[in-house]
Amino acid sequence: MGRKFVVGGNWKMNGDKKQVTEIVETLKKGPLDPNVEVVIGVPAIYLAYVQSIVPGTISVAAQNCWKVAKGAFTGEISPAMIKDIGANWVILGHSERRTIFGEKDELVAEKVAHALENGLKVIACIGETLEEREAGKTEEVVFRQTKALLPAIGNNWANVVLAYEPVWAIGTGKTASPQQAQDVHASLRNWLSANASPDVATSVRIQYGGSVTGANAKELASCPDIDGFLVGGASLKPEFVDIVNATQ
Ligand SMILES: O=C[C@H](O)COP(=O)(O)O
Repeated sequence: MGRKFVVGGNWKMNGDKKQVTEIVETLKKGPLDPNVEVVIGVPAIYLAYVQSIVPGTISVAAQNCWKVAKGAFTGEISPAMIKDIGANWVILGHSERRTIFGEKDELVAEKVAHALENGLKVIACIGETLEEREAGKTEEVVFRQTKALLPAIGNNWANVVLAYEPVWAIGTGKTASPQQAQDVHASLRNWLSANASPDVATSVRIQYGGSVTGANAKELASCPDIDGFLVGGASLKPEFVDIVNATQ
């Protein structure tokens, strides 16, 4: 079976109640390609509200969570809480979490393991910095980040989407060229075939993220190993509809 295209909108720390309502209204009008899975990554404080107003065809994701169910972890939310308000997804290991909040591969893996154990689906983010790319270390970095996830994911790959997001392309307007993105996605699939299993390599969906817009989405979507997008800035705008529909 082919890989279902999956588009995530990562709102990051943006929006207020009025704006998130408007975004949902825009998505409801769409029309959104029914063959595409759509997941919106909502700030924690609006998760329950957005979950209560989205149609069943759109899934809601938290942008982060902690690695245990409950306890003295001021400011954190758990997968159990995310599930409790009806959301089913979490974005983990985003480069902003890794760089600004110092999350290392091991912590990301612990979070992924706990989220999966508690029935959440995970968008797991990986990607190299500009310095790493220029030093020829792109593959080394994304393989290292993915390797850390292997024991955390175990045989739960059906509930994981990988998001390849080169850090130099995030919020910068510098999109990876379709060839650059395709090359990394294809290498990742080869690596997964050898290090996870050929079945995982064939079936796992790999999103591209980094300055995706309504204007560049179609060309990126035409690459054989790009199975969707994780969209930041443009997910707050009506053009997100065009991005969702990029394979039409
Ligand atoms: O999670 C989304 C990525 O960080 C991409 O953000 P961007 O589309 O604003 O470049």
